[in-house]
Amino acid sequence: MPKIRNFEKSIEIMERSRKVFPGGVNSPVRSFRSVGGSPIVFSHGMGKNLFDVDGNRYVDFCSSWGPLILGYSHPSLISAMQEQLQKAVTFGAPSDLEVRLAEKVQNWIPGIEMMRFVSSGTEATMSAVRAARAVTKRNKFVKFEGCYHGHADQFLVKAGSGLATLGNTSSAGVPSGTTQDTLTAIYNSEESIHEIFCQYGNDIAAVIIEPVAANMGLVLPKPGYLEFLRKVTKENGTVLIFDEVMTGFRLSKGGAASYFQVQPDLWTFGKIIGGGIPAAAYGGKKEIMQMISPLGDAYQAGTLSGNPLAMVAGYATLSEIENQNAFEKLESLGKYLDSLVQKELTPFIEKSKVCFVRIESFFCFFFGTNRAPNNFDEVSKTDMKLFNKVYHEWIQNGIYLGPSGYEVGFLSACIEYEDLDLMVSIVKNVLNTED
Ligand SMILES: Cc1ncc(COP(=O)(O)O)c(C=O)c1O
Ligand SMILES: NCC(=O)CCC(=O)O
Repeated sequence: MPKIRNFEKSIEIMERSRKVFPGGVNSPVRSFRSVGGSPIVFSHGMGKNLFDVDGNRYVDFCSSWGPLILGYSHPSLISAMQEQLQKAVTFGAPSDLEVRLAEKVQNWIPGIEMMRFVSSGTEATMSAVRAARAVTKRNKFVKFEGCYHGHADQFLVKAGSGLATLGNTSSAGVPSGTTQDTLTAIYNSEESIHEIFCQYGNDIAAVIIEPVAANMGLVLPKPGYLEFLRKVTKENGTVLIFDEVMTGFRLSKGGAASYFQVQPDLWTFGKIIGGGIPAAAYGGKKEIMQMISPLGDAYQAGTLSGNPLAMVAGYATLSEIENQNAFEKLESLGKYLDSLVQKELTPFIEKSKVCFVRIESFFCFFFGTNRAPNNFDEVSKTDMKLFNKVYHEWIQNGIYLGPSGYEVGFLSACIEYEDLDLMVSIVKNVLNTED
């Protein structure tokens, strides 16, 4: 495949960017450290397409890391936001817009008896653990190796996403005191949970999990694993938190809880809930949410929480998902992608060169294996060098995904079948040249 793309302007902007931002970026996963090369600087998006400052076009499978389930610049989002822009972008006071969106969330996920809006997934998970600690009067909590719950100090232990990419699963600048109550379990391991609960059961306030792990590539929960966690947490008076920042409003209308029919005590949401404008939320059982200030003593606040622009973008996104029956379209794209992989990549799967994992509109190619990884350790043994090679061929041929083998691909409702043909054909070509 000839390399014909010109990235001159992207490179020039990144040179300036490196002088003002650490690593030239405002979030480490954007830095291309993992795949090598220089980040692409984008100018605009339209539907399924992204355009960079050099005029290159890409079909977008990054979805801004999840929020853009309808693709870029959906007309109903634009008109809802334009109308709101004329009225107010922030009040710092209650508005009907936040009540309307919360009621819609409750309608989709009835277990959310009470909730609160915040501005990022990080705030949502941090606040959910605080609520769990307040209601149980316990300090410790369990997270899973390779799961990412944002960048609050207490979560930066064996985390996924950019921490996995950069080869350090924990962070400098985090005092040991703030992580001494963080216990880490192995994803999909019952034994590891048993061990932790044997030792600390009475002290564990919460177990927080990505019910589908999408920050170490894509790792699915083993059948029965979430049910197992539900049982253990119930027996120990521990709050079960599903971090649905990724899976919320994407895995199904009711997210992962409804998809797997396992009800946590608390949920966290982000990404889709704000339609691409910063918003996130946490919520669940009333008895726990009543611990939050001003009803209870657990303090949690935010100047821009329930931001009107984000509230209308979130509402328009959820409404449009319903209007265009987006889940049906996404499932049909997903099934087509499965069949393509089967048709085009079977010889390579048989030779353990590649493994494809998909659930609804999340997908991931792992290289150097034909077994879907069950945990972080298994993911880190896959061939990330080969991923990087495929990644750059995707870029050269106009396919954009998050720049790391530890991230996932997202289907949006405006992707077309031919885009999937192109993506898989590039994987096949690279594997052929490796053969
Ligand atoms: C599962 C999960 N939880 C929490 C977060 C943190 O969200 P944010 O980046 O909005 O702080 C992310 C996002 O990366 C995530 O994937
Ligand atoms: N999977 C990783 C993310 O979604 C986070 C994006 C970011 O931190 O920029």
